[in-house]
Amino acid sequence: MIQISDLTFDYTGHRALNQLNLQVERGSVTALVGANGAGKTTLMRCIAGLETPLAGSITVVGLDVQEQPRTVHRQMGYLSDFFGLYQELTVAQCLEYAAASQGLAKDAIADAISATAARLSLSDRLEQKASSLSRGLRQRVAIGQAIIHAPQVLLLDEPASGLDPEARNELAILFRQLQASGMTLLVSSHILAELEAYSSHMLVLRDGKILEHRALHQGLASKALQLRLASPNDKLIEILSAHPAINLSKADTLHAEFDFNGNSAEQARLLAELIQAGLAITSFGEQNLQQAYLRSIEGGKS
Ligand SMILES: Nc1ncnc2c1ncn2[C@@H]1O[C@H](COP(=O)(O)OP(=O)(O)OP(=O)(O)O)[C@@H](O)[C@H]1O
Repeated sequence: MIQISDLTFDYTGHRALNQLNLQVERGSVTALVGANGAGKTTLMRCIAGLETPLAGSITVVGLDVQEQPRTVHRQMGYLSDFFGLYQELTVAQCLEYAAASQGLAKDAIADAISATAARLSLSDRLEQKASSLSRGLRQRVAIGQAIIHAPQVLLLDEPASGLDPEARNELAILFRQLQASGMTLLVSSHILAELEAYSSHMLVLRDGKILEHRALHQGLASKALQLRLASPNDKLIEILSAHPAINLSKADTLHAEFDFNGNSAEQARLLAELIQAGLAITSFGEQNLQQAYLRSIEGGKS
């Protein structure tokens, strides 16, 4: 759905993206993560055709972003990290403006507005001015503007920043619905617990390079697991290291993170074996996104 080859982008005196190669699958939701300045916004702006790379190519739905930006924009929605709404417009006018600028036919605009408003639970706000909306509602209107033309790809830069937990949860539900409708999403955020609620893939950037890009929780042959004990046990590392299906990545006497080669039934058997071996396990399961991210970052340090 998105294909990037040898992408390099320079700001004056600073290389923000360095020879990136990437393929984003159709229908996936990719969590774009990385420290401040890693290059997330720059990557999104390049995919959206808002920046001209020094080198490399980006295709979206098979179209070259540099060569056919307008055609690509018909298939793409983009929410910038610092978006603005026209304060004096009503919600309906904001959506109408976005629909018209995306080239929707005049007779299709009214239907697009009501469908988008319904999708975002904004139907009862259509006559309200943007200036009178709460941050969460403004965010919804901005997302509505980005999806009014039913794009195949949606890029969202920090969509949940500044939102309260309830509004974030509503966004997570919305993103899952958009994915279920066949949309491909690329979402950046620093709040990993929130990305975890809806992401299928994790893409870690560091200093303008891809540190890791992989599927999350999807019946992988090798799973990243973690366990925690009720109290320290000197034998933990020894027991785990001796297991043929375990590749230990991090451990002390209380906690361990490791790759396990096996399916869910084998994972259940592993847990039984470890308890049998005398380990008082209080937590056992797949690593969450935060743990996977930290592990990726630690692994990438040199
Ligand atoms: N307009 C600009 N001119 C010069 N350098 C820039 C400009 N915009 C960004 N940079 C630099 O490029 C690098 C990548 O910035 P970018 O905004 O893409 O990172 P980011 O991962 O989105 O960061 P954050 O999480 O803080 O939003 C940073 O070192 C940043 O300082």
